[in-house]
Amino acid sequence: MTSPKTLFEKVWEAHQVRPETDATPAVLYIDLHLIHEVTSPQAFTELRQRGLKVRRPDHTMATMDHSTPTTPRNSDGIIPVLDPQAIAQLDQLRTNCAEFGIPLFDLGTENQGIVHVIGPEQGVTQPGMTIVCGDSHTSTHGAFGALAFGIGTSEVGHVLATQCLLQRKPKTCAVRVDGRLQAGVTSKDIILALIAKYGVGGGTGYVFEYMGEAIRALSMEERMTICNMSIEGGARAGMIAPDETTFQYVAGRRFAPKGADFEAALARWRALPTDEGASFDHEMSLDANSLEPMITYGTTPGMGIPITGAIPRLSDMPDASSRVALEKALDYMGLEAGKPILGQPIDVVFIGSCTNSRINDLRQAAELFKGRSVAEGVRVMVVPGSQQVKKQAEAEGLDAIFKAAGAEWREAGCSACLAMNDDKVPPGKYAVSTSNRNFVGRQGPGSRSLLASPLTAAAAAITGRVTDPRTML
Ligand SMILES: CC(C)[C@H](C(=O)O)[C@@H](O)C(=O)O
Ligand code: SF4
Repeated sequence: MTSPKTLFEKVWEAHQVRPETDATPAVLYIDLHLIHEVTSPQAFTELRQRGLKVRRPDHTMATMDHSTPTTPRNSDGIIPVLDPQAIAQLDQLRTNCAEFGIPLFDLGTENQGIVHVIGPEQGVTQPGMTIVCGDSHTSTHGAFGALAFGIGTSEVGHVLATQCLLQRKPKTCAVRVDGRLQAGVTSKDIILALIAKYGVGGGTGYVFEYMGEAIRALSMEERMTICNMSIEGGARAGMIAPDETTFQYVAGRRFAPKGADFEAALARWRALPTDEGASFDHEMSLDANSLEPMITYGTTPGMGIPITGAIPRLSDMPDASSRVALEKALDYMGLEAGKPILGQPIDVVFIGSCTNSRINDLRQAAELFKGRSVAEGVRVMVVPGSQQVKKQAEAEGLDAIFKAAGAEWREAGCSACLAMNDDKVPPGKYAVSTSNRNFVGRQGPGSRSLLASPLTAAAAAITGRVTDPRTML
Protein backbone atom coordinates (compact mmCIF):
# COMPACT_ATOMS: atom_id res chain seq x y z
CA MET A 1 0.00 0.00 0.00
CA THR A 2 1.41 3.38 -0.96
CA SER A 3 0.96 6.20 1.53
CA PRO A 4 -2.21 8.32 1.27
CA LYS A 5 -1.89 11.32 -1.03
CA THR A 6 -3.67 14.60 -1.57
CA LEU A 7 -5.25 15.58 -4.87
CA PHE A 8 -2.44 18.09 -5.39
CA GLU A 9 0.27 15.49 -4.77
CA LYS A 10 -1.30 13.08 -7.24
CA VAL A 11 -1.42 15.66 -10.01
CA TRP A 12 2.04 16.97 -9.20
CA GLU A 13 3.66 13.53 -9.18
CA ALA A 14 1.98 12.48 -12.40
CA HIS A 15 3.50 15.50 -14.18
CA GLN A 16 6.92 15.62 -12.59
CA VAL A 17 9.49 15.04 -15.33
CA ARG A 18 12.25 15.56 -12.78
CA PRO A 19 11.86 16.14 -9.02
CA GLU A 20 13.25 19.26 -7.40
CA THR A 21 16.58 19.29 -5.59
CA ASP A 22 18.02 21.91 -3.24
CA ALA A 23 19.70 23.49 -6.22
CA THR A 24 17.04 23.14 -8.90
CA PRO A 25 13.26 23.40 -9.13
CA ALA A 26 11.23 20.45 -10.41
CA VAL A 27 10.55 20.11 -14.12
CA LEU A 28 6.80 19.86 -14.57
CA TYR A 29 5.03 18.73 -17.74
CA ILE A 30 2.19 21.04 -18.80
CA ASP A 31 -0.96 19.57 -20.36
CA LEU A 32 -2.62 22.79 -21.39
CA HIS A 33 -1.20 26.23 -22.10
CA LEU A 34 -3.67 29.08 -22.54
CA ILE A 35 -2.53 32.38 -23.98
CA HIS A 36 -3.98 35.87 -24.45
CA GLU A 37 -2.87 39.06 -26.15
CA VAL A 38 -1.33 40.82 -23.15
CA THR A 39 1.28 38.44 -21.76
CA SER A 40 2.32 36.49 -24.87
CA PRO A 41 3.98 38.93 -27.35
CA GLN A 42 7.48 39.00 -25.81
CA ALA A 43 7.43 35.22 -25.44
CA PHE A 44 6.90 34.79 -29.18
CA THR A 45 9.58 37.38 -29.91
CA GLU A 46 12.00 35.30 -27.89
CA LEU A 47 11.05 32.12 -29.76
CA ARG A 48 11.76 33.86 -33.05
CA GLN A 49 15.07 35.27 -31.83
CA ARG A 50 16.20 31.81 -30.77
CA GLY A 51 14.80 30.03 -33.81
CA LEU A 52 12.50 27.83 -31.71
CA LYS A 53 9.14 26.28 -32.55
CA VAL A 54 6.13 25.78 -30.27
CA ARG A 55 6.56 22.27 -28.83
CA ARG A 56 2.84 21.38 -28.64
CA PRO A 57 0.65 23.85 -30.55
CA ASP A 58 -2.12 21.26 -30.16
CA HIS A 59 -1.94 21.70 -26.37
CA THR A 60 -1.93 25.48 -26.64
CA MET A 61 -4.98 27.66 -27.12
CA ALA A 62 -5.29 31.41 -27.60
CA THR A 63 -8.05 33.96 -27.11
CA MET A 64 -8.45 37.73 -27.04
CA ASP A 65 -10.02 39.23 -23.96
CA HIS A 66 -8.19 41.95 -22.03
CA SER A 67 -7.82 44.82 -24.47
CA THR A 68 -10.83 43.98 -26.62
CA PRO A 69 -13.73 46.40 -26.72
CA THR A 70 -17.10 45.08 -25.55
CA THR A 71 -19.14 47.64 -27.46
CA PRO A 72 -22.08 46.18 -29.37
CA ARG A 73 -21.41 45.06 -32.97
CA ASN A 74 -21.89 47.49 -35.84
CA SER A 75 -24.42 46.93 -38.65
CA ASP A 76 -21.94 44.57 -40.38
CA GLY A 77 -21.81 42.38 -37.27
CA ILE A 78 -18.28 43.51 -36.48
CA ILE A 79 -16.95 44.61 -33.08
CA PRO A 80 -15.02 47.78 -33.98
CA VAL A 81 -11.56 48.13 -32.39
CA LEU A 82 -10.56 51.79 -32.26
CA ASP A 83 -7.69 51.95 -29.81
CA PRO A 84 -4.36 51.80 -31.74
CA GLN A 85 -2.60 49.91 -28.96
CA ALA A 86 -5.35 47.30 -28.81
CA ILE A 87 -5.28 46.96 -32.61
CA ALA A 88 -1.53 46.32 -32.49
CA GLN A 89 -1.81 43.79 -29.65
CA LEU A 90 -4.63 41.84 -31.30
CA ASP A 91 -2.87 41.82 -34.70
CA GLN A 92 0.29 40.58 -33.04
CA LEU A 93 -1.56 37.65 -31.47
CA ARG A 94 -3.12 36.78 -34.85
CA THR A 95 0.30 36.79 -36.51
CA ASN A 96 1.87 34.73 -33.72
CA CYS A 97 -0.87 32.11 -33.73
CA ALA A 98 -0.83 31.80 -37.52
CA GLU A 99 2.96 31.50 -37.67
CA PHE A 100 3.24 28.94 -34.85
CA GLY A 101 0.07 26.96 -35.65
CA ILE A 102 -1.86 27.76 -32.48
CA PRO A 103 -5.66 27.69 -32.51
CA LEU A 104 -7.05 31.18 -31.85
CA PHE A 105 -10.51 32.27 -30.80
CA ASP A 106 -10.46 35.61 -32.57
CA LEU A 107 -12.48 38.66 -31.54
CA GLY A 108 -16.11 38.34 -32.50
CA THR A 109 -15.93 34.66 -33.46
CA GLU A 110 -18.38 32.28 -31.84
CA ASN A 111 -16.11 30.81 -29.16
CA GLN A 112 -14.10 33.89 -28.16
CA GLY A 113 -14.19 35.03 -24.56
CA ILE A 114 -12.24 35.47 -21.34
CA VAL A 115 -9.50 32.85 -21.25
CA HIS A 116 -10.70 31.35 -17.95
CA VAL A 117 -14.26 31.12 -19.16
CA ILE A 118 -13.57 29.47 -22.51
CA GLY A 119 -11.18 26.74 -21.28
CA PRO A 120 -13.88 25.01 -19.20
CA GLU A 121 -16.58 25.85 -21.72
CA GLN A 122 -14.71 24.18 -24.61
CA GLY A 123 -13.88 21.13 -22.49
CA VAL A 124 -10.11 21.64 -22.74
CA THR A 125 -9.98 22.11 -18.97
CA GLN A 126 -10.14 18.61 -17.49
CA PRO A 127 -9.53 16.94 -14.12
CA GLY A 128 -5.98 15.95 -13.24
CA MET A 129 -4.33 18.27 -15.76
CA THR A 130 -1.57 20.79 -15.29
CA ILE A 131 -2.75 24.09 -16.80
CA VAL A 132 -0.84 27.35 -17.06
CA CYS A 133 -1.41 30.77 -18.58
CA GLY A 134 0.36 34.10 -18.32
CA ASP A 135 -2.46 35.26 -16.09
CA SER A 136 -2.92 35.10 -12.34
CA HIS A 137 -6.54 33.93 -12.42
CA THR A 138 -5.58 30.67 -14.09
CA SER A 139 -6.40 29.30 -10.63
CA THR A 140 -10.02 29.23 -11.89
CA HIS A 141 -9.43 25.91 -13.69
CA GLY A 142 -8.55 24.25 -10.37
CA ALA A 143 -12.31 23.84 -9.85
CA PHE A 144 -11.99 20.73 -12.06
CA GLY A 145 -9.30 19.11 -9.92
CA ALA A 146 -6.58 20.42 -12.23
CA LEU A 147 -3.38 22.03 -10.97
CA ALA A 148 -3.71 25.43 -12.64
CA PHE A 149 -1.73 28.58 -11.99
CA GLY A 150 -0.48 31.79 -13.52
CA ILE A 151 3.03 32.20 -14.90
CA GLY A 152 5.19 35.15 -16.00
CA THR A 153 5.91 36.09 -19.60
CA SER A 154 9.41 34.52 -19.62
CA GLU A 155 7.81 31.29 -18.39
CA VAL A 156 5.22 31.56 -21.17
CA GLY A 157 8.23 31.39 -23.50
CA HIS A 158 9.61 28.30 -21.70
CA VAL A 159 6.28 26.50 -21.92
CA LEU A 160 5.79 27.40 -25.58
CA ALA A 161 9.24 26.05 -26.41
CA THR A 162 9.33 22.95 -24.19
CA GLN A 163 5.82 22.25 -22.84
CA CYS A 164 7.55 22.13 -19.44
CA LEU A 165 7.98 24.51 -16.55
CA LEU A 166 10.49 24.84 -13.72
CA GLN A 167 8.59 24.94 -10.42
CA ARG A 168 9.27 24.67 -6.71
CA LYS A 169 6.76 22.36 -5.07
CA PRO A 170 4.21 24.38 -3.10
CA LYS A 171 2.80 23.28 0.26
CA THR A 172 -0.78 22.12 0.71
CA CYS A 173 -3.59 23.75 2.68
CA ALA A 174 -6.99 22.16 3.29
CA VAL A 175 -9.77 24.74 3.22
CA ARG A 176 -12.85 23.24 4.82
CA VAL A 177 -16.22 24.91 4.23
CA ASP A 178 -18.95 23.04 6.08
CA GLY A 179 -22.63 23.85 6.48
CA ARG A 180 -25.13 25.19 3.97
CA LEU A 181 -25.49 28.59 2.34
CA GLN A 182 -28.65 30.59 3.06
CA ALA A 183 -30.74 31.90 0.16
CA GLY A 184 -29.09 35.02 -1.29
CA VAL A 185 -25.60 33.92 -0.20
CA THR A 186 -23.37 32.59 -2.99
CA SER A 187 -19.97 31.08 -3.65
CA LYS A 188 -18.60 34.60 -4.19
CA ASP A 189 -19.48 35.30 -0.57
CA ILE A 190 -17.62 32.18 0.53
CA ILE A 191 -14.40 33.29 -1.08
CA LEU A 192 -14.72 36.94 -0.01
CA ALA A 193 -15.35 35.78 3.57
CA LEU A 194 -12.41 33.40 3.47
CA ILE A 195 -10.03 36.13 2.29
CA ALA A 196 -11.46 38.59 4.83
CA LYS A 197 -10.80 36.00 7.57
CA TYR A 198 -7.29 34.86 6.59
CA GLY A 199 -6.03 37.92 4.69
CA VAL A 200 -4.58 38.38 1.22
CA GLY A 201 -1.36 36.72 2.38
CA GLY A 202 -3.00 33.83 4.23
CA GLY A 203 -2.40 31.34 1.44
CA THR A 204 1.15 32.34 0.51
CA GLY A 205 3.21 29.30 -0.42
CA TYR A 206 0.22 26.94 -0.48
CA VAL A 207 -2.08 25.28 -2.93
CA PHE A 208 -5.58 25.33 -1.46
CA GLU A 209 -7.84 22.33 -1.63
CA TYR A 210 -11.42 23.42 -0.94
CA MET A 211 -13.52 20.69 0.65
CA GLY A 212 -16.55 20.11 2.84
CA GLU A 213 -20.33 19.96 2.50
CA ALA A 214 -20.76 23.53 1.19
CA ILE A 215 -18.20 23.00 -1.60
CA ARG A 216 -19.69 19.65 -2.66
CA ALA A 217 -23.10 21.30 -3.02
CA LEU A 218 -21.82 23.89 -5.52
CA SER A 219 -22.19 23.74 -9.31
CA MET A 220 -19.04 23.87 -11.45
CA GLU A 221 -19.61 27.55 -12.19
CA GLU A 222 -19.86 28.35 -8.49
CA ARG A 223 -16.72 26.31 -7.80
CA MET A 224 -14.87 28.28 -10.48
CA THR A 225 -15.76 31.55 -8.73
CA ILE A 226 -14.06 30.28 -5.57
CA CYS A 227 -10.96 28.85 -7.25
CA ASN A 228 -10.66 32.03 -9.34
CA MET A 229 -9.98 34.13 -6.23
CA SER A 230 -7.56 31.68 -4.58
CA ILE A 231 -4.81 33.93 -5.87
CA GLU A 232 -6.36 36.90 -4.05
CA GLY A 233 -5.97 34.89 -0.85
CA GLY A 234 -2.27 34.55 -1.67
CA ALA A 235 -2.39 30.87 -2.74
CA ARG A 236 -0.46 29.54 -5.71
CA ALA A 237 -3.55 27.68 -6.87
CA GLY A 238 -6.88 26.38 -5.62
CA MET A 239 -8.27 22.93 -6.32
CA ILE A 240 -11.52 21.03 -5.80
CA ALA A 241 -11.65 17.26 -6.09
CA PRO A 242 -13.60 16.17 -9.16
CA ASP A 243 -16.92 14.41 -8.55
CA GLU A 244 -20.13 13.61 -10.46
CA THR A 245 -20.85 17.36 -10.81
CA THR A 246 -17.48 17.77 -12.54
CA PHE A 247 -17.84 14.75 -14.82
CA GLN A 248 -21.31 15.79 -15.92
CA TYR A 249 -20.09 19.29 -16.73
CA VAL A 250 -17.16 18.02 -18.83
CA ALA A 251 -19.08 15.26 -20.66
CA GLY A 252 -20.01 16.11 -24.22
CA ARG A 253 -18.04 19.36 -24.45
CA ARG A 254 -16.23 20.05 -27.72
CA PHE A 255 -12.70 18.97 -26.70
CA ALA A 256 -13.67 16.51 -23.94
CA PRO A 257 -12.81 12.85 -24.56
CA LYS A 258 -15.62 10.90 -26.21
CA GLY A 259 -16.97 7.35 -25.97
CA ALA A 260 -14.45 4.78 -24.74
CA ASP A 261 -11.88 7.56 -24.24
CA PHE A 262 -14.26 9.30 -21.88
CA GLU A 263 -14.80 6.08 -19.91
CA ALA A 264 -11.03 5.62 -19.62
CA ALA A 265 -10.62 9.24 -18.54
CA LEU A 266 -13.37 8.81 -15.95
CA ALA A 267 -11.55 5.88 -14.41
CA ARG A 268 -8.43 8.05 -14.06
CA TRP A 269 -10.37 11.06 -12.76
CA ARG A 270 -12.14 9.00 -10.10
CA ALA A 271 -8.77 8.13 -8.59
CA LEU A 272 -7.81 11.80 -8.14
CA PRO A 273 -9.57 12.84 -4.89
CA THR A 274 -7.44 13.11 -1.76
CA ASP A 275 -7.03 9.73 -0.04
CA GLU A 276 -8.42 9.06 3.41
CA GLY A 277 -5.72 9.91 5.93
CA ALA A 278 -3.61 12.11 3.60
CA SER A 279 -2.10 15.03 5.44
CA PHE A 280 -1.94 18.73 4.60
CA ASP A 281 0.70 21.24 5.65
CA HIS A 282 -1.90 23.70 6.86
CA GLU A 283 -5.66 24.08 7.40
CA MET A 284 -8.29 26.82 7.19
CA SER A 285 -12.03 26.67 7.71
CA LEU A 286 -15.24 28.60 7.27
CA ASP A 287 -18.82 27.98 8.40
CA ALA A 288 -21.25 28.37 5.50
CA ASN A 289 -24.34 28.40 7.79
CA SER A 290 -23.53 31.77 9.29
CA LEU A 291 -22.37 33.48 6.09
CA GLU A 292 -24.05 36.67 4.86
CA PRO A 293 -23.59 38.36 1.50
CA MET A 294 -20.11 39.95 1.59
CA ILE A 295 -18.85 43.24 0.19
CA THR A 296 -15.46 44.96 0.22
CA TYR A 297 -14.93 48.50 1.50
CA GLY A 298 -11.20 48.91 0.86
CA THR A 299 -8.44 48.48 -1.69
CA THR A 300 -7.59 44.80 -1.26
CA PRO A 301 -9.96 41.85 -1.68
CA GLY A 302 -9.27 41.04 1.98
CA MET A 303 -10.97 44.25 3.13
CA GLY A 304 -14.41 42.71 3.15
CA ILE A 305 -17.33 42.63 5.59
CA PRO A 306 -20.77 41.05 5.82
CA ILE A 307 -23.18 43.41 4.07
CA THR A 308 -25.03 44.21 7.30
CA GLY A 309 -21.73 45.01 9.02
CA ALA A 310 -19.87 48.24 9.64
CA ILE A 311 -16.65 49.49 8.09
CA PRO A 312 -13.89 48.71 10.61
CA ARG A 313 -12.43 51.37 12.88
CA LEU A 314 -8.69 51.95 13.24
CA SER A 315 -9.01 50.64 16.80
CA ASP A 316 -10.28 47.28 15.44
CA MET A 317 -6.95 46.71 13.70
CA PRO A 318 -4.45 44.33 15.30
CA ASP A 319 -1.29 46.33 14.52
CA ALA A 320 0.16 49.63 13.33
CA SER A 321 0.70 48.54 9.74
CA SER A 322 -2.90 47.42 9.31
CA ARG A 323 -4.06 50.72 10.84
CA VAL A 324 -2.03 52.61 8.24
CA ALA A 325 -3.35 50.38 5.45
CA LEU A 326 -6.95 50.89 6.59
CA GLU A 327 -6.54 54.65 6.89
CA LYS A 328 -5.06 54.89 3.39
CA ALA A 329 -7.73 52.62 1.92
CA LEU A 330 -10.62 54.53 3.48
CA ASP A 331 -9.11 57.81 2.36
CA TYR A 332 -8.93 56.54 -1.25
CA MET A 333 -12.40 55.05 -1.04
CA GLY A 334 -13.93 58.15 0.59
CA LEU A 335 -15.57 55.94 3.21
CA GLU A 336 -15.88 56.48 6.93
CA ALA A 337 -14.66 54.07 9.59
CA GLY A 338 -17.36 52.64 11.83
CA LYS A 339 -20.23 53.42 9.43
CA PRO A 340 -22.55 50.74 8.05
CA ILE A 341 -21.89 49.90 4.40
CA LEU A 342 -25.61 49.41 3.65
CA GLY A 343 -27.05 52.46 1.96
CA GLN A 344 -23.74 53.70 0.52
CA PRO A 345 -24.64 55.41 -2.80
CA ILE A 346 -23.02 53.92 -5.90
CA ASP A 347 -22.56 55.07 -9.51
CA VAL A 348 -21.64 52.04 -11.60
CA VAL A 349 -22.42 48.33 -11.51
CA PHE A 350 -20.26 45.85 -13.37
CA ILE A 351 -21.52 42.29 -13.75
CA GLY A 352 -18.82 40.31 -15.49
CA SER A 353 -15.15 39.11 -15.32
CA CYS A 354 -13.70 35.61 -15.08
CA THR A 355 -15.01 35.49 -11.49
CA ASN A 356 -18.70 35.97 -12.27
CA SER A 357 -19.63 36.15 -15.97
CA ARG A 358 -20.89 32.64 -16.64
CA ILE A 359 -24.48 31.77 -17.42
CA ASN A 360 -25.35 30.95 -13.82
CA ASP A 361 -24.12 34.39 -12.69
CA LEU A 362 -26.20 36.12 -15.35
CA ARG A 363 -29.27 34.06 -14.45
CA GLN A 364 -28.95 35.11 -10.82
CA ALA A 365 -28.60 38.78 -11.70
CA ALA A 366 -31.51 38.58 -14.16
CA GLU A 367 -33.70 37.09 -11.45
CA LEU A 368 -33.35 40.33 -9.50
CA PHE A 369 -33.67 42.65 -12.52
CA LYS A 370 -36.87 40.99 -13.72
CA GLY A 371 -39.70 43.53 -13.60
CA ARG A 372 -37.47 46.16 -11.96
CA SER A 373 -35.44 49.12 -13.25
CA VAL A 374 -31.92 50.39 -12.76
CA ALA A 375 -31.82 53.38 -10.39
CA GLU A 376 -31.64 56.86 -11.92
CA GLY A 377 -28.06 57.92 -12.73
CA VAL A 378 -26.50 54.48 -12.30
CA ARG A 379 -24.58 52.91 -15.21
CA VAL A 380 -24.91 49.14 -15.35
CA MET A 381 -22.70 47.01 -17.59
CA VAL A 382 -23.56 43.34 -17.99
CA VAL A 383 -20.71 41.63 -19.81
CA PRO A 384 -20.90 37.91 -20.62
CA GLY A 385 -17.65 36.00 -20.19
CA SER A 386 -17.75 34.49 -23.66
CA GLN A 387 -19.65 34.56 -26.92
CA GLN A 388 -21.14 31.20 -25.92
CA VAL A 389 -22.42 32.60 -22.63
CA LYS A 390 -23.82 35.55 -24.57
CA LYS A 391 -25.62 33.28 -26.99
CA GLN A 392 -27.04 31.12 -24.21
CA ALA A 393 -28.19 34.18 -22.23
CA GLU A 394 -29.91 35.55 -25.33
CA ALA A 395 -31.60 32.22 -25.99
CA GLU A 396 -32.98 32.39 -22.45
CA GLY A 397 -34.11 36.00 -22.86
CA LEU A 398 -31.79 37.31 -20.14
CA ASP A 399 -30.51 40.10 -22.40
CA ALA A 400 -34.08 41.34 -22.78
CA ILE A 401 -34.46 41.46 -18.98
CA PHE A 402 -31.23 43.43 -18.57
CA LYS A 403 -32.07 45.87 -21.36
CA ALA A 404 -35.64 46.39 -20.17
CA ALA A 405 -34.26 47.24 -16.72
CA GLY A 406 -31.93 49.84 -18.27
CA ALA A 407 -28.64 47.91 -18.14
CA GLU A 408 -26.13 47.68 -21.02
CA TRP A 409 -25.76 44.26 -22.63
CA ARG A 410 -22.26 44.03 -24.09
CA GLU A 411 -19.90 41.78 -26.04
CA ALA A 412 -17.66 39.25 -24.26
CA GLY A 413 -14.35 40.26 -22.65
CA CYS A 414 -12.57 41.33 -19.46
CA SER A 415 -14.22 44.74 -19.77
CA ALA A 416 -14.35 46.89 -16.63
CA CYS A 417 -12.55 44.28 -14.54
CA LEU A 418 -9.34 46.14 -15.33
CA ALA A 419 -8.80 49.45 -17.06
CA MET A 420 -7.15 47.98 -20.18
CA ASN A 421 -9.99 48.78 -22.59
CA ASP A 422 -12.69 51.42 -22.91
CA ASP A 423 -14.90 50.12 -20.10
CA LYS A 424 -13.83 52.19 -17.13
CA VAL A 425 -15.21 53.53 -13.87
CA PRO A 426 -14.77 57.34 -13.76
CA PRO A 427 -12.50 58.94 -11.10
CA GLY A 428 -14.03 59.11 -7.65
CA LYS A 429 -17.05 57.03 -8.66
CA TYR A 430 -18.23 53.96 -6.76
CA ALA A 431 -18.68 50.67 -8.58
CA VAL A 432 -20.20 47.52 -7.20
CA SER A 433 -18.31 44.94 -9.19
CA THR A 434 -18.49 41.17 -9.47
CA SER A 435 -14.80 41.03 -10.41
CA ASN A 436 -11.94 39.96 -8.16
CA ARG A 437 -9.72 43.01 -7.59
CA ASN A 438 -10.44 46.36 -5.97
CA PHE A 439 -6.90 47.77 -6.09
CA VAL A 440 -6.28 51.50 -6.39
CA GLY A 441 -7.12 52.48 -9.98
CA ARG A 442 -8.02 48.94 -10.98
CA GLN A 443 -11.23 49.88 -12.82
CA GLY A 444 -9.87 53.21 -14.05
CA PRO A 445 -7.82 56.03 -12.47
CA GLY A 446 -9.46 57.04 -9.19
CA SER A 447 -12.14 54.33 -9.46
CA ARG A 448 -13.56 52.97 -6.21
CA SER A 449 -14.53 49.31 -6.36
CA LEU A 450 -16.77 47.38 -4.01
CA LEU A 451 -16.45 43.66 -4.77
CA ALA A 452 -19.55 41.53 -4.35
CA SER A 453 -21.67 38.74 -5.83
CA PRO A 454 -23.88 39.14 -8.91
CA LEU A 455 -26.94 39.20 -6.62
CA THR A 456 -25.51 41.99 -4.48
CA ALA A 457 -24.43 43.88 -7.62
CA ALA A 458 -27.91 43.60 -9.15
CA ALA A 459 -29.52 44.77 -5.90
CA ALA A 460 -27.27 47.85 -5.88
CA ALA A 461 -28.07 48.55 -9.54
CA ILE A 462 -31.78 48.68 -8.76
CA THR A 463 -31.62 50.81 -5.61
CA GLY A 464 -28.54 52.91 -6.43
CA ARG A 465 -27.11 51.98 -3.03
CA VAL A 466 -25.38 49.10 -1.34
CA THR A 467 -28.33 46.81 -0.62
CA ASP A 468 -28.76 43.40 0.96
CA PRO A 469 -29.99 41.20 -1.91
CA ARG A 470 -31.83 39.00 0.57
CA THR A 471 -34.38 41.78 1.00
CA MET A 472 -35.19 41.64 -2.72
CA LEU A 473 -35.45 37.92 -3.39
C1 LIG B 1 -3.17 41.18 -17.67
C2 LIG B 1 -2.90 40.02 -16.78
C3 LIG B 1 -1.43 39.78 -16.73
C4 LIG B 1 -3.53 40.15 -15.41
C5 LIG B 1 -3.28 38.95 -14.50
O1 LIG B 1 -2.28 38.26 -14.54
O2 LIG B 1 -4.09 38.65 -13.68
C6 LIG B 1 -5.02 40.41 -15.49
O3 LIG B 1 -5.72 39.34 -16.03
C7 LIG B 1 -5.55 40.76 -14.14
O4 LIG B 1 -6.58 40.23 -13.76
O5 LIG B 1 -4.94 41.59 -13.46
S1 SF4 C 1 -11.60 39.16 -16.29
FE1 SF4 C 1 -10.28 40.39 -15.01
S2 SF4 C 1 -9.29 38.99 -13.62
FE2 SF4 C 1 -10.13 37.80 -15.29
S3 SF4 C 1 -8.45 37.57 -16.72
FE3 SF4 C 1 -9.65 39.37 -17.35
S4 SF4 C 1 -8.65 41.09 -16.34
FE4 SF4 C 1 -7.90 39.25 -15.33
